[in-house]
Amino acid sequence: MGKNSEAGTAAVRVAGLRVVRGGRAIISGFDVDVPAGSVVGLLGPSGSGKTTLMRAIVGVQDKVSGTVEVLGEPAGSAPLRRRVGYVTQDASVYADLTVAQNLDYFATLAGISPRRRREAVAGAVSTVDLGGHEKQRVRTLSGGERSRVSLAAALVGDPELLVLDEPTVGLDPVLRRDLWATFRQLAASGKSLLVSSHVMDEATQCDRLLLMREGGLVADTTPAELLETTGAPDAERAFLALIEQARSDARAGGADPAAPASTGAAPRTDPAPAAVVPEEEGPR
Ligand SMILES: Nc1ncnc2c1ncn2[C@@H]1O[C@H](COP(=O)(O)OP(=O)(O)OP(=O)(O)O)[C@@H](O)[C@H]1O
Repeated sequence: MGKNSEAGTAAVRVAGLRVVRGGRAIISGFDVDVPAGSVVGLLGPSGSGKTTLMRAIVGVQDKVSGTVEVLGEPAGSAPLRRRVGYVTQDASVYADLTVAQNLDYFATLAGISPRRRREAVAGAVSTVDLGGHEKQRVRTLSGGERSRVSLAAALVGDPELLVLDEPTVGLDPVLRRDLWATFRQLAASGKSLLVSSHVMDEATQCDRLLLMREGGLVADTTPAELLETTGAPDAERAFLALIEQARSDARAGGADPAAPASTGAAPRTDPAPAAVVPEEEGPR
């Protein structure tokens, strides 16, 4: 089993990805690499396919074809269960259990030995800054606290890849800043993070940015490149400029909405890995 935690290698390789939902191709001809040991931001208008891409990467999406390789293994395969943490937009913890009980449960699922579990739970609580809430039932927590319990549940197994779907929604600016500092620390310790967001100032904290529109990749770039190539004064206006450009390219005809724009976009040059995720009818 290949472990791809060194910087410079790909934590995720996606090639020729196509995903059908509700009888419609939501993602079509999508190619991208997520480098290991970095924070990659996944940005795009509502409905552009960010969650669908993340679901394909963690292996819970059906009707997926093409190649999705995660940490050297086919997406969703058994060896990845403990190596990938996924936080959805919906609360994924048990409301009638306390914070500590939830985390203990997720630590057990992650295969952490009873001897190490207490330490793992304490570490996750501290990472998301929920000290003092350990014995509180999740149903009595605030919305922001609840979403941090979900994040802690994903962290408690110490996964190599974290896939986080809009983890900062509903958090105040101080918590958002602290959470992004945590993401940076996790990447510095060798973890790979794919984080979707609507908040453009968060984009500047990423090592790389993937901009999606209508199920295609508009740009695979860095925050600095994004500003430089668009000439925009901030990430929000740069993003809008790229989306507008992609729209007018599509209107002009002939443009493949799934093809990255030349502005800061890095086309893939490496050969596609061999693992192929077959189309499936049910969630894995
Ligand atoms: N089960 C489904 N059946 C049919 N269409 C679906 C289904 N799930 C998602 N879609 C459609 O797929 C598209 C992409 O949805 P997705 O949730 O991936 O977008 P997103 O970029 O994550 O959006 P948001 O930022 O609003 O969360 C949307 O047009 C959505 O309506």
